[in-house]
Amino acid sequence: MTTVQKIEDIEAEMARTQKNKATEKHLGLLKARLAKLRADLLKEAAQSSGGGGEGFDVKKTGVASIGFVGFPSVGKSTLLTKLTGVESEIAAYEFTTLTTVPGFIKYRGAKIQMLDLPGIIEGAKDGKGRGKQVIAVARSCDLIFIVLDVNKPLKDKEIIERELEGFGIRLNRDPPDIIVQPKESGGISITNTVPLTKITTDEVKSVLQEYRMNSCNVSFRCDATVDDLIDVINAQNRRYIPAIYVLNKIDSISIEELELLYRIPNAVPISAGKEWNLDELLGIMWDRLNLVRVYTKPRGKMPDFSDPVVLRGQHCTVRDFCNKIHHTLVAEFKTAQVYGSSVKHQPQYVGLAHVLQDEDVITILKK
Ligand SMILES: Nc1nc2c(ncn2[C@@H]2O[C@H](COP(=O)(O)OP(=O)(O)OP(=O)(O)O)[C@@H](O)[C@H]2O)c(=O)[nH]1
Ligand SMILES: [K+]
Ligand SMILES: [Mg+2]
Repeated sequence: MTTVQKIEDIEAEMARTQKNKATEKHLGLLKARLAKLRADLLKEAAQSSGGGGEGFDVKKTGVASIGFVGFPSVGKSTLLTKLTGVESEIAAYEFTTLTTVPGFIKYRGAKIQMLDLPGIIEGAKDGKGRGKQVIAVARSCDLIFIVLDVNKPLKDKEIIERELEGFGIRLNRDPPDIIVQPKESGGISITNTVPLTKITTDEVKSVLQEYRMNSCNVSFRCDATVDDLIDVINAQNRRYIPAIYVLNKIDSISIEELELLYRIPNAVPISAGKEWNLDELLGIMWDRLNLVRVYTKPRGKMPDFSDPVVLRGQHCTVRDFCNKIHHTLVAEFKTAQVYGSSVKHQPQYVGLAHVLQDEDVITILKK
């Protein structure tokens, strides 16, 4: 049996099994098995996209990469072409784009890569079509644009979400606050800091047994589900990625319909074809990328505002800044003079651990 067939079998069994006290343990076990099979599929996808000319991987450039994911003909290539100027083939027929087409934009001083991807179809997560290679590229991105055609049913949004979920991508979410600590012996002990309303002790145990984790401490700090627990156990192949729903082709709907679209969270209605609302899309893109621009100021001179050093929001200490400039700079570092919103006094002298904010100005003083 192939991995895909095994997945289908388990999904069928889950669909047949009614959820109640007697079956919840077994369902937990099935979910864990499903997660394992999906992990296998992911490995297969990674292997098949390595070499053989089949891979969709492109070299990452710039400070962040955004992948365009969606069904065929929703307008991904049109959007890439309008935003980056790179000509990615556009046509009314499906599967026009057959491989990854990279482009980039310079936005607020930061070079951001955009990847136009082939359209995916439902069932990609279970091995249908070339969707798994496409989603493998999306997994490596810092932000995903889920492109949807507003003339198509809104259900498409859920289908795409499910496909990405099936490949271990978690959209617009943080990792669940659960700590699983394996130990040598002593069985399973479970503690929780909040009441658990969605998972039972039996379910926790059956999932852990499926992963042969017979001795461990599990500490729940959120009202977690079985799926959350499985995510934490599989943390090494889960990717938590922000996503924006790009609702394209609003030139073909009425104002009343457009109003409804504004209620969808994390969504931006646009017309790629007519270049409507692309500014709002880029503004939201910028917020979600969480980038920090730092301007360098040579001693006694004006700062260089044209060419910021761009850091990631989670890694933006003075140390991160130094490492980005040159690998020996930390060793030579004496102090840094900083202007901007990260400091109270203008300027202020700070050390390597200081956290920088967007648009700070910095001068490094060496020993
Ligand atoms: N009305 C309208 N049509 C659009 C818009 N954007 C794209 N289209 C049309 O939609 C069709 C598909 O556009 P593409 O950019 O090729 O779509 P794609 O998502 O890249 O398609 P695949 O590569 O096949 O997956 C083309 O006929 C475009 O002209 C838009 O904003 N409004
Ligand atoms: K197309
Ligand atoms: Mg295309």
